[in-house]
Amino acid sequence: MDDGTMETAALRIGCKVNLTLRITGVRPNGWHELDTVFLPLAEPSDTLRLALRPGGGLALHCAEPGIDPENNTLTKAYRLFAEASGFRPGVEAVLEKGIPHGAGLGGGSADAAALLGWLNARAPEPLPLPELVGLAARIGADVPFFLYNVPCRASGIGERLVPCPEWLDAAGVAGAGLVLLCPRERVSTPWAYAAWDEWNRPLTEARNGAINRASQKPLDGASSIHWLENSFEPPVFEAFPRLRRLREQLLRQGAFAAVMSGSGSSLFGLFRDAGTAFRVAEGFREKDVAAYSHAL
Ligand SMILES: C[C@](O)(CO)[C@H](O)COP(=O)(O)OP(=O)(O)OC[C@H]1O[C@@H](n2ccc(N)nc2=O)[C@H](O)[C@@H]1O
Ligand SMILES: Nc1ncnc2c1ncn2[C@@H]1O[C@H](COP(=O)(O)OP(=O)(O)OP(=O)(O)O)[C@@H](O)[C@H]1O
Repeated sequence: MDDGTMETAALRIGCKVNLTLRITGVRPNGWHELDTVFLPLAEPSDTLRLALRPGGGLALHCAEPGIDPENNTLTKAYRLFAEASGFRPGVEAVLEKGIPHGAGLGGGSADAAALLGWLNARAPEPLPLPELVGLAARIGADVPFFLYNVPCRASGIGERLVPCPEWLDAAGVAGAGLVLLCPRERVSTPWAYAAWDEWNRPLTEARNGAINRASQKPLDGASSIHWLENSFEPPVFEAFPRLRRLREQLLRQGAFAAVMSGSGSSLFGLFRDAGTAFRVAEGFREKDVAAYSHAL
């Protein structure tokens, strides 16, 4: 802009669910290997208002309790990007949270990826995607996914991503409806991984607790070893029994599959179509649970 006004933007930042999540191993440093399918969802969402200003550095305003405006995923994203690219614009930012944290929805990660993308689009010498993905992985395991923000199969600690737009068809859920439940419970990701370690269950569907009809359908034609499941359910459901009950409610209301997302606490149910999902979400009456419906 050459009229002296500085550019402003309002980014609507969606979240993710892990449609399936299997912990396949533990690295010597204690981090866990995953085989998971990420699905982006438009709601719930955060809003990040950004304005370029003279000078340099990120000035972030965020009223959300539990987020330190001086030390969070956005300040880390800005710092790492500036170190890697040398681009240090003055940025005024206001973060309005709509994605609950500790919900398994990748809220903090999505914000970081959105800022990385916005900075990269304005940098004199944008970083190539592989380098941006490397920066993202240093902010958090879920951040790389949000740089793609399309259905992806992920392995490694979540940084080895393969976009899989055909997956919904292959898994027989294209055209289905998804009901997302966000209870007030908050589950810490580090705690959930430590609980899984303690639980140390062998990875079998029969003992994963995610038995549902969809689990009879292999996720992709290539292999039938990957089922709709979440390895975190047994330890997290034991600590948060209401989450198990919510999953059972979804199945009773007609979901052909119901699974927790990420390390929890949110859960989702798959229904035969968006109209059914909308009606179930609208009719969901449970204290302290927000319900959202999506068309797949
Ligand atoms: C559970 C998932 O959300 C599934 O998508 C992710 O694996 C977690 O991603 P995230 O919330 O961004 O997690 P991070 O903030 O990167 O890591 C939090 C902590 O979780 C543990 N962690 C995380 C990812 C991973 N693959 N193995 C781990 O053991 C580590 O102790 C790490 O210090
Ligand atoms: N931009 C942010 N949004 C939300 N939380 C943030 C943010 N930056 C730092 N945090 C801190 O990170 C913690 C975890 O946030 P959040 O649960 O959203 O992480 P996530 O890994 O992105 O999502 P989840 O682990 O629930 O899938 C929060 O409790 C908060 O203290």
